[in-house]
Amino acid sequence: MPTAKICGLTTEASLDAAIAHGASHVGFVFFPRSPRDIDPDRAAALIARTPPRVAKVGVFVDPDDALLTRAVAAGVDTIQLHGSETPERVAAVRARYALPVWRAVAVRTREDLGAAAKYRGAADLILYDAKPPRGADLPGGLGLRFDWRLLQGHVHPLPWALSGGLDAASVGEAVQVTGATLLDVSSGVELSPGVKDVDKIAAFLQSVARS
Ligand SMILES: O=C(O)c1ccccc1NCC(=O)[C@H](O)[C@H](O)COP(=O)(O)O
Repeated sequence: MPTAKICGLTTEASLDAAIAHGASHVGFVFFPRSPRDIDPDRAAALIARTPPRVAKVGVFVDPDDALLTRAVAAGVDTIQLHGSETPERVAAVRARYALPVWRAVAVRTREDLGAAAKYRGAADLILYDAKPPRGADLPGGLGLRFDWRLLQGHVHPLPWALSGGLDAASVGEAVQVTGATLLDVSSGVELSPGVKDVDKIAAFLQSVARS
């Protein structure tokens, strides 16, 4: 059965809904420009109420080690790098913190998928996400999807997950088209950027469970 990461959580209510409805992963965004940005101290309080079975993913954009260290001290147990981190930087983060590291790969065309192979031996998982439009303020969490058919026949160099514009209505088709076993969502379970909705979280996780 597919599993899901609910990303960009900032409140107890939304975190509790994700846990209660079966999320395998919860995500905390440490990026000041994001409407979902969370301080490591606040994240620590949310992580403290998250059971061990649920992975706590910290999402970062070209972070320095000071921020990573604070987030790991807060309880982040998986590091998602969503900026322009090179394979060398990804490998260094993985070695330094001895935690699983995910690398986001931005996809618009089939050629974009080629970037994933560069992270073999450096990352633990590739997160395919939609490529943001030129000049976008954020590299992720934009509610945009890419053509899922691009993943058909793609030889995945690493374990992988799918994100970008998913919601309760579309996630079943996304699983059917791509065969994804881990689905990541942010905007699709929100009322507005950064404002999560517990009913949308429940509906998304129910759709994933049915897929
Ligand atoms: O969500 C953000 O604000 C964000 C900011 C900077 C880098 C990454 C960010 N999100 C990363 C995620 O893992 C999102 O869940 C993923 O991009 C999908 O988002 P959405 O299309 O909104 O479901």
